[in-house]
Amino acid sequence: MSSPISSPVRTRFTAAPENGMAITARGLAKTYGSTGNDPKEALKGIDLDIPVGCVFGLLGANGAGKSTFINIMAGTVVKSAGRISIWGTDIDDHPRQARANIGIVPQELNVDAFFTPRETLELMSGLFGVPKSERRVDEILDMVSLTEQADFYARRLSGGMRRRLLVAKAMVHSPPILVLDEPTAGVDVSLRQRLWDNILTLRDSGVTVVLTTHYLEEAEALCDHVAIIDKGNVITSKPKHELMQEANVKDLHLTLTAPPPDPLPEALIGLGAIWQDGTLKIQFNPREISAGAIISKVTALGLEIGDVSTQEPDLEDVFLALTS
Ligand SMILES: Nc1ncnc2c1ncn2[C@@H]1O[C@H](COP(=O)(O)OP(=O)(O)OP(=O)(O)O)[C@@H](O)[C@H]1O
Repeated sequence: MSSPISSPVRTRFTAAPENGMAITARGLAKTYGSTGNDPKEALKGIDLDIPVGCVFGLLGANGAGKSTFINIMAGTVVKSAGRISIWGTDIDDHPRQARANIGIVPQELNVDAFFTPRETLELMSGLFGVPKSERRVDEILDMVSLTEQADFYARRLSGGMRRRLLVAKAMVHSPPILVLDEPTAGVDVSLRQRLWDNILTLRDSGVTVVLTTHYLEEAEALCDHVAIIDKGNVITSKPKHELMQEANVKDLHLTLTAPPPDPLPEALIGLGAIWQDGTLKIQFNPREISAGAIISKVTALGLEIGDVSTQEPDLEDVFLALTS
């Protein structure tokens, strides 16, 4: 459970920062074990701007530095250099207010088994100093679809319900920013969909949602803006649609009326074609060659095309292209 906040901090949304950024990091660095023999640079002086009101995906392979970034904001890891401002409050200047501006949902399902969701939220509200008249326990339970289970002991809740309870706990003090660390790790497909719906509802109610995820499909479905962290550096941070447009890779699938020669003619190998599952598959960069030009080359070899389909790149293609 989070540590109590002994004197009041603002617990209502204050106006969004003038620069339109919910979180701003400049030159943020963290080196673990800097005094030992084997220091580990987890964050190498990153700059990152997280716009107000979006679902922001922080993507990266294991060990990229995502949790370090979150833990610096949570106050559980001390940065080595740089600055970070949360909803306009610098964490060095006003650490308690900066932390009150954010709700962090951890990865582990650590709920208090002997409290009901309602009791848990009342308790958390008290710890954050939210006056009784301003508490939003029922509203939050409803937002995370736990109204029916409000008075169940938490030990009776399923994994997905526990995760939603953690989201609710992080919201009791009405932070304008919610950070979710791997929100759907280990949950089944139908629960994942419900959690995604909850996240979008939160975004639509004005909360800025930052999430880390390993599931590129999840980032593709949910995020308005995506940053990719690799080995402690931010290698890109863009609105998702811009990132996808820059991917410069498309797949062309051609069904042929008869199999091509085996091995494939040099002209097809030169195009990067492979024959797989009865389909000629060619990945190409639309800025370098058009699908029409590829089709002309294939028919010039005397191959007859029965069907044609093209596929846009997905986030996985983009991620692999940028991090490999
Ligand atoms: N307390 C620590 N002491 C030493 N090294 C650490 C510590 N915590 C993290 N690291 C190292 O820092 C790097 C970044 O770790 P971090 O946990 O931030 O990555 P991550 O992107 O969150 O990975 P994951 O997706 O696995 O959670 C890794 O190489 C990790 O081994």
